[in-house]
Amino acid sequence: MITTKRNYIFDFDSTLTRVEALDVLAEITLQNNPNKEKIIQEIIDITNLGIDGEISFTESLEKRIKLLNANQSDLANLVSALKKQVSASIERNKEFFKDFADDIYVISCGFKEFIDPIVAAYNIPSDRVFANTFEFANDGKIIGFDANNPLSQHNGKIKCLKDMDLEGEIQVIGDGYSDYVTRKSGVAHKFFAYTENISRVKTTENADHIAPNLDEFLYVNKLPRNISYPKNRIKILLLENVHPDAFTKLSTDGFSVETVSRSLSEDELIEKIKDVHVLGIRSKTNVTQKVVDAADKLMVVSAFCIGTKQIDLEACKEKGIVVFNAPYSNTRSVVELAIGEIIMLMRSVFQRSTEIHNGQWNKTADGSREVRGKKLGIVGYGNIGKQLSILAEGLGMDVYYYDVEDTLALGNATKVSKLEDLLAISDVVTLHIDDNAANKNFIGETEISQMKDGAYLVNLSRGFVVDIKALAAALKSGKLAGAAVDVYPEEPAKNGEFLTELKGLPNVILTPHVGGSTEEAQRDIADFVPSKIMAYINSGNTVDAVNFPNIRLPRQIKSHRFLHIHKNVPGIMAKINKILAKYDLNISGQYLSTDPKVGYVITDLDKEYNKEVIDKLRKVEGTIKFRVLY
Ligand SMILES: NC(=O)C1=CN([C@@H]2O[C@H](COP(=O)(O)OP(=O)(O)OC[C@H]3O[C@@H](n4cnc5c(N)ncnc54)[C@H](O)[C@@H]3O)[C@@H](O)[C@H]2O)C=CC1
Ligand SMILES: O=C(O)CCC(=O)C(=O)O
Repeated sequence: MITTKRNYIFDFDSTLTRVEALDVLAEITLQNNPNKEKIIQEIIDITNLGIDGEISFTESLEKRIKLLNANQSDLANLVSALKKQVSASIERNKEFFKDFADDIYVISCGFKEFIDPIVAAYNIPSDRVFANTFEFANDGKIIGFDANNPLSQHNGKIKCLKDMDLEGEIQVIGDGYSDYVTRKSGVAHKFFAYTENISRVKTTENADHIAPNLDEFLYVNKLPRNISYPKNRIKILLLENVHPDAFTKLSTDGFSVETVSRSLSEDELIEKIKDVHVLGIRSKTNVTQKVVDAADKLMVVSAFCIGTKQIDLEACKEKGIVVFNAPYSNTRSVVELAIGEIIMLMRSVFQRSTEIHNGQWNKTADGSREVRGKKLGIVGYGNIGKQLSILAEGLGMDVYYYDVEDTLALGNATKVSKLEDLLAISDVVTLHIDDNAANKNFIGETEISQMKDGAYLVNLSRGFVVDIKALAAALKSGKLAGAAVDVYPEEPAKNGEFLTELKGLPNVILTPHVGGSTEEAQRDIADFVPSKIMAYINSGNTVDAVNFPNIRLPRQIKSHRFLHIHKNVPGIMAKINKILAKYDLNISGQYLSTDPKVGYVITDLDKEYNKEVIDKLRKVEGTIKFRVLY
């Protein structure tokens, strides 16, 4: 097999470093100048005009050097500032610069005085750096540049590359005009638009390939890299108006994130899910068996809420898809709304308010009562139920609760062992049971008839838990004095028209499933859930997964990590370990967690091993998913 020699030509400013060096120099030289901001903006504008090819490069350089008013003595400060500004993915792939030193050059329209010391740390010696040089006055002032250097002229990189007369393929990696014209002119064979620090439309339009970081460049070229898979290749789809912090957090970590403000229907999701690695939803998107069947790349489904009923957890598990949720982030928000609604209902506040809106003054104490001393019946004494119990007691209510599980009573709350007993004594019944299907029509005609006459019902759990027809009838007949409902058997996918049988009934508070919709809760969810996603994708941790064996892994230090998800069938671990033994791997740790259906085994090993083992592990019968992390 004949392998062509490749030459990798790196631009410096905004590619190897995150910044334009002359902009940084301006910050240094102009720090005490009262017109600093104005001059810096002028320099940035001139730089951009040059990069985009709007003015000649020589002209841009002359103008900037004049405005800079710099001295040789400023260069040491510039170099130490630039050392801290090396692009993140360049820094993490230092080994590439060492291992491929013979193939790497820097060609820059910047200056060797600051480029040489930065790239020396990346194994690139001065004779492989092609750049301009400054001209100094006797007092050290920078007064110009070497006008004979082709790199001080328009299209200088083309000339420079021609003069170098390199053998083999030439790949140019850069962020601006001077880089992509090398490809256009034919002197370079491939141009990679490097967008880690800045993405310019003209540059990306003229690229053979867009590289959001060096990982992508190395991946495309099948070169060794410090990260197993470029994160920009991992697609995350966030539906249902998930808080923007989630987008920021995940895209800052390097993932490609798309957001859609509404939920998607099953058909829409089936179409969209094909390329998606991580799906983020709230309560309105159903991840059905059919969706899972179509989701060949899907690794994670994350519910940016508490409930996970909308997700086929078993189907996900059987396909090796890990599901996370946010079990506590909106708990307090639901509790505060419940408390507020209980008070509003018992004071008929919405009725009084509606009357005034309709131009009617109706000052009355009839049917208006304090909550103090009243009996609150909490059904479902979980996270929300317990927190509500504490706050309600603080308001002076007598708290009773009913739960199928034997849970500890907080404060002075009293456990009631039969639902009908709780219904019979409560002035207000509030529902906080979970979203499992068995809870359908949990409160129907019979249960309502067991409630006290004139009691109130609050439902902030799930719509299907209450038989809406029976509730409407009880409100109309006066059996119940009022209700607060946040959740409905059928909820629309997006904001717009919505009709319910409860519409127009007096003393009924209707809200559009906003129990958990507070800024605090959504922000907290947007922090919590992405952390779980990142912990799984970046290191394999499944702590807090709702459908998967939970495993907390130690940090992966200078090792490769094999993550093997398989059907939990007899003998499979023996097969995996037989292969690991056959390839004589230097294993530093192995972690296993199983449930009746799947097993999840993680093996940490020394970086040097026969890569054939990967294929062998992938082919073990019963393997669901396998990946390597480093
Ligand atoms: N309206 C909204 O925006 C929000 C609604 N929710 C709903 O609130 C529900 C409760 O949330 P958490 O307290 O965090 O859940 P949780 O899982 O901590 O508590 C649920 C409790 O209900 C109990 N339970 C389940 N079925 C029962 C039954 N038939 N009879 C008696 N007890 C039963 C369980 O044993 C558990 O203790 C969620 O599942 C979700 O459906 C949650 C957050 C926001
Ligand atoms: O606000 C949401 O997205 C749904 C809230 C909810 O019902 C939940 O967290 O289970």
